[in-house]
Amino acid sequence: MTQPARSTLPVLDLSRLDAGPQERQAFLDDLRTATHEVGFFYLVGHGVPAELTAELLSVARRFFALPEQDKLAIENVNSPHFRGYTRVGGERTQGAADWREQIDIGPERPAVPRGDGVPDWERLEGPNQWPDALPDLREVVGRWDAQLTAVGLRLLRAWAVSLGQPENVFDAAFAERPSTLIKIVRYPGRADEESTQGVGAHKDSGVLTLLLVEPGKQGLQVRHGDGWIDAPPMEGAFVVNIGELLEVATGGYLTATVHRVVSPPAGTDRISVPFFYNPALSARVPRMELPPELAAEATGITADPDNPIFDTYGANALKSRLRAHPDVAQAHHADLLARA
Ligand SMILES: O=C(O)CCC(=O)C(=O)O
Ligand SMILES: [Fe+2]
Repeated sequence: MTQPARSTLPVLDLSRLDAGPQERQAFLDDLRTATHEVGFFYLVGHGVPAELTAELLSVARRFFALPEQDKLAIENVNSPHFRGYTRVGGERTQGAADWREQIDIGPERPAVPRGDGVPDWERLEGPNQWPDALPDLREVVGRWDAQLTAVGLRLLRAWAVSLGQPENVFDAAFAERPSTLIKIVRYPGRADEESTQGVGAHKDSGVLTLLLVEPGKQGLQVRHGDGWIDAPPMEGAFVVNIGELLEVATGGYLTATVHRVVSPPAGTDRISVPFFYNPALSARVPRMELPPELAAEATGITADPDNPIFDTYGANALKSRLRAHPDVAQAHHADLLARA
């Protein structure tokens, strides 16, 4: 069914989940509808303290203000696990350079030795690189991770119920060893005559993304129908979207929506912190048996031969990391590139 075009993202209030049976049901219905029709929404009422958000944005600003040598000391080409700092232009989407610098942070775990029978995606496990010059970063990110993991799990349980599934259907894949990726990103400003690709148009490859954007900073655009919806930050809200694996799990009923970031104007910049909440690398995303009335509206998955979607999360994640960071791929995973 064609929906009327909208010009803004829907707003959902997570606190309604705990506001009695009627409010709870209304939230679940709104969640399902928003993720079916748009695939993106603002989330308020999530309970993450505003002070922590401010601390995170402050430590992010301090990180990017470090002398270049301190940032390059933790460059991601040092890490087979795709962790650490990427300089401006060092990451690619659809083959073109993204105009952003960032630090990638994943679960702090030991590296897994390579060997026969060890899946390639285990190469993504390993330690982070933290800047010696800014010890606060690790501490604040640790608290952020704990808070957002809790929000992510609540949302996944809500989706499960809203789709007629047992509430805990995602728990086994997520609760024990999630493969969360936190990116702290800075988009430098650019003059109009240059390319405007902050990050190129893409779908997120995992399950769920909770995005924090610095107040007042435009640039995020979300595909809707034939056009783009501007998604400026809303005070106290996360921008939430789902990734390809949740689309696959629901046979296309929930939508992983294309989005991009347009570079900010010259002389300004923009910081954002996407939190990609993903299951254990070995997790297979379940194919849900949807209730008939929902299944009737599931559009199915359009197979893209250039972008195969694997149903094991780790395979999907490794694919997108190798593409996004060709220099890390060359330095540490040339054997995989030769095989591809
Ligand atoms: O920085 C943003 O606002 C969005 C970034 C994004 O879409 C991504 O890193 O996948
Ligand atoms: Fe994204």
